[in-house]
Amino acid sequence: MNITILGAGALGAYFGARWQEAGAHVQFLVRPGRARQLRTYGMHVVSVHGDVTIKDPTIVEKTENLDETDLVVVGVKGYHLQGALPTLKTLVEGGAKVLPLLNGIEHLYTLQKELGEENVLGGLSYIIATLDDRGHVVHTSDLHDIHFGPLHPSQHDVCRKLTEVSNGATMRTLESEHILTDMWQKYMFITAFSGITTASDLEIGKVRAEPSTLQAAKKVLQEMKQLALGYEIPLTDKHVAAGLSKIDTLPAEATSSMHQDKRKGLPLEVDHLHGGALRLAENIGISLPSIEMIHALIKPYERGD
Ligand SMILES: NC(=O)C1=CN([C@@H]2O[C@H](COP(=O)(O)OP(=O)(O)OC[C@H]3O[C@@H](n4cnc5c(N)ncnc54)[C@H](OP(=O)(O)O)[C@@H]3O)[C@@H](O)[C@H]2O)C=CC1
Ligand SMILES: CC(C)(CO)C(=O)C(=O)O
Repeated sequence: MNITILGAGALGAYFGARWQEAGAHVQFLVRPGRARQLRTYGMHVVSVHGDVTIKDPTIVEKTENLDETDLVVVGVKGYHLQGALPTLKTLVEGGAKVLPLLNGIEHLYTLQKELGEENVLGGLSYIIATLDDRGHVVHTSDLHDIHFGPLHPSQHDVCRKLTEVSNGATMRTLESEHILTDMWQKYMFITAFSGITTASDLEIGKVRAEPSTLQAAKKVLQEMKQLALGYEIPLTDKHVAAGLSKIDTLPAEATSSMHQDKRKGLPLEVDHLHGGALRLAENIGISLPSIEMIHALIKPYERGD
């Protein structure tokens, strides 16, 4: 299977390296800065599941230099999605399907509108990975999961191929027949988890220790359920309870990637996650007061230092 990784950052480089290790033909489509970094320091993953170095990674800077692509895996941040659309359009015109792994949901509707519903699969990832100062992936938890699935009948074949190549790779994959609901469930969780840890500047253990702060996280989960229902996505109180149980059981020192980005002074995906929820709510005439408050508290840090 020919896979192109668009956005070879922490998440994209991790999974791209794992697929290549398992024998897939992987091309990393990158911008000049990341290309220089990869050529200087190499593509290396340090992981609790075993390190891997890709000896001669295929680094491509121009779409016209890519070999044929079956699947483009999108691993850019939400705030870079617009900039990636022209490249994605070209790849789709060449016959590729697109698997976005971003956190959030608004990108899915954007991609479907811009690229055609038949071309965009559903996907999400659970992983804790970051890049070090040489651009090597540092993967620090047991999680390295991708859930993906068809959102159009024409996508079953590419899903089957992805399952085949992933079965031999060092990662966990789940092909889901209800991927849209799964994406919303993760969206519900990440909006609460990233929102509460970033807005309070606290790791999850300290959030749990203060009942009123924990209650705010619960309200975000409930508002996300209300939003999902407004879009006919069947999230229930069980999903809210599952989100709370995750918040209850994460190690005390655990925090979200958004909170880590804030600590490092990096740009934040707050417009994509919380802002996206507010826009979706406005479209259907509902209000989400807790999410609005969390959004307002994080927004000043959006651009980083
Ligand atoms: N990291 C994690 O543990 C997890 C991340 N996620 C989600 O995955 C997504 C990606 O996160 P993460 O990997 O951490 O982000 P990173 O910032 O590490 O990587 C994003 C990469 O996208 C590249 N990029 C941006 N625009 C383009 C473009 N037009 N063409 C090519 N490359 C481009 C950036 O390159 P450049 O250097 O040129 O800016 C960067 O290397 C986010 O939505 C995040 O929420 C989900 C679960 C966990
Ligand atoms: C919750 C987690 C770590 C799982 O992938 C995540 O997506 C994030 O913090 O951005």
